[in-house]
Order: sequence, then C-alpha cells, then structure tokens
Amino acid sequence: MTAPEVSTCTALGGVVAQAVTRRYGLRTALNDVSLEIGRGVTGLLGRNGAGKTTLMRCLSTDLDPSSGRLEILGRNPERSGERTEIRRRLGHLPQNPTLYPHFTAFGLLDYIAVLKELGGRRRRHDEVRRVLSLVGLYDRRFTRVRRLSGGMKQRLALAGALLGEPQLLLLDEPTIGLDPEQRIRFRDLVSEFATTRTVVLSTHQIEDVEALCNGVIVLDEGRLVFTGTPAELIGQARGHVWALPERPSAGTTTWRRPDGRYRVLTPYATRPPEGYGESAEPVDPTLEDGYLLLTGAADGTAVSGSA
Ligand SMILES: Nc1ncnc2c1ncn2[C@@H]1O[C@H](COP(=O)(O)OP(=O)(O)OP(=O)(O)O)[C@@H](O)[C@H]1O
Repeated sequence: MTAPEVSTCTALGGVVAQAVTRRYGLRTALNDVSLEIGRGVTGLLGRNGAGKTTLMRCLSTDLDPSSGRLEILGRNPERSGERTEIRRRLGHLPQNPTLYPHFTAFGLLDYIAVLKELGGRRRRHDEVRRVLSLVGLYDRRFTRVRRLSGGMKQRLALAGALLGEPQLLLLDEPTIGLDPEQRIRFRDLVSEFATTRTVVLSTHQIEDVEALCNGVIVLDEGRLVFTGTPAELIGQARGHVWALPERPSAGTTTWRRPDGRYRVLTPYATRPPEGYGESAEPVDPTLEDGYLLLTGAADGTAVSGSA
C-alpha cells in the first residue's frame, strides 16, 4: 500500500497515519503503519498483541507515536492547541475503562460531561439523559456503578464515549460482555451514528465487523497487513475453503460440520488438499476465513495481503 498524503479531507472527520511507529522500550508495538480512515465504521482486527490498542491510543492522543505522523480530524496532534481541539471532538471507549464505583450512572456521566466542558448544568443533564437512553440505561440512572452488571458497566462506558456527539468515536472491544439483544442495540446505535461520522471499532468479534463495517484494517505483529472492504477481505479466502469427507493431514480444519464433513482452509493454493479431488466440495468463505489466512493463523502461512 502506498502511504496516503496527509490532506485536509480528514477535516470532515477522518484519520490519516503516515509511517506511524510506536515502541515500548525495545518492543515495537506498531511498525511503520500508514493508513487512511474515513466516514463510516472501520473494523480493526488482529491477534492478541497485534497493536490494536496501541493504535487506538495513538488516535485518541493518549499516546504519542515514536515516529511518523498522524492527522486527526484535519489537525496535527503534535501541536498542543490542535490536540485539545481533537480531544474536544472525540469519544474514546478504552479497553478497560475506569468507572468510579461509588457514583450513580447519572452522576458518573455528569462528571465526565463536566470534564468534557459540555456547557451549563441544564444542557449537560439533557445530554446525560440522552446518552443514557441511547444505551438503554435510563431506568438505571440512579443505580450506583458498583451495582451494575458487567454488560451494563460496558454500556455506561459507551455512553460516556458518546457524550457531546463526537466526530470521531474510538471503540476498543465495546461488545465484550453484552448479551445478544444489547449487541444488536449496539449495532443499531453505532451504524446510525456513523452515517455522518467516523467510528473505529477494535474487536475480536468478527460478526460485528461483518454486520457493521464498511472498511477493515488488519494488524499483525504491529504491521498493517490489510486495508480494504469486508468483501475484499472475504475475497482473500475465495478458493481456499473446502468441505472434505475426512480430516486431512494438510490445511487447517476449522470445524466438523453437522453433516459430518470437515471444513478446511488451505492456505497454500486455491485447490483442495491432495488426494481429495472430486470428493472435495468448495465452500463460500467468510470474513473469518479471510482474516485467518491473512494473519497466517491457518497452517502458519500468510497469503499475500493487499497492504
Ligand atoms: N504499556 C506497555 N508497555 C510495554 N509493552 C506494551 C505496553 N502496552 C502494550 N505493549 C505490548 O505491545 C504489543 C501490542 O499491544 P496492544 O495492547 O496494542 O495489542 P492488542 O492488539 O490491542 O492486543 P489484545 O487483542 O490482546 O488487546 C504487545 O506485545 C504488548 O505486550
């Protein structure tokens, strides 16, 4: 992938990264990452330790890159005045949000709203009620945080990120602990939000990416290995997925299907594992297949990505 030009197009709500590297001591968590993220929902995928949270923290201006350049919402986060402007316009749901347990749900959000400088008391309270309703916690507004369930706490943290209608919303594993009903509600909320703004969604839940994202970024060991649409990522696995009558010695068996056939990913070529010929049935790939092939998780060998 060629490095995108830093341009004023990000003023509309996007992000540009140019050769961004971030080290923690000797460990390189992000390695020469160049990408462009525009309006809509972009899914950020990668194995544990791939660098997703590090990238999210750089985009939230919580962490400075060791080298390279970022442009966020048309501003340069290296300049303190512009960094403040970016912070005013972004909502960040971090991986492990801190929620003070003795606050009520309302009180905590009001506290965050004060820190976000969301106007006078009345406007602030209206905004707190709005986001509580959005995440389905309005009825729990006077419940203390410590008495909320894990999924409710996660929704409360999401409400905090939504305060003030940010132009850029960074969500690090937002659906952890949500029940199916709440996950659907989350998808509805984020997809509506993203019609006019930018959302970056870091997740291990590939179904959420399939359901929501118009763009996908895959990181592997700190490097960008894919950027494109979900359909393009699925396309990476076309011809690599087969159903076989028995478990083969080559390829990666994803699972034994209810019909007794083995669903197999073949990273090395778009043909069935040797010896199966006619008995191999081609299977339509999923986003997960594309992701597994790209990151080398299937048979330990990566196919070439489009990054
Ligand atoms: N504060 C830190 N100090 C030292 N090393 C760190 C720190 N934070 C992250 N790392 C290392 O940087 C690499 C990338 O970590 P990061 O948390 O960005 O990955 P991730 O893709 O978000 O992983 P996960 O899916 O497990 O949340 C890992 O090797 C991790 O051990």
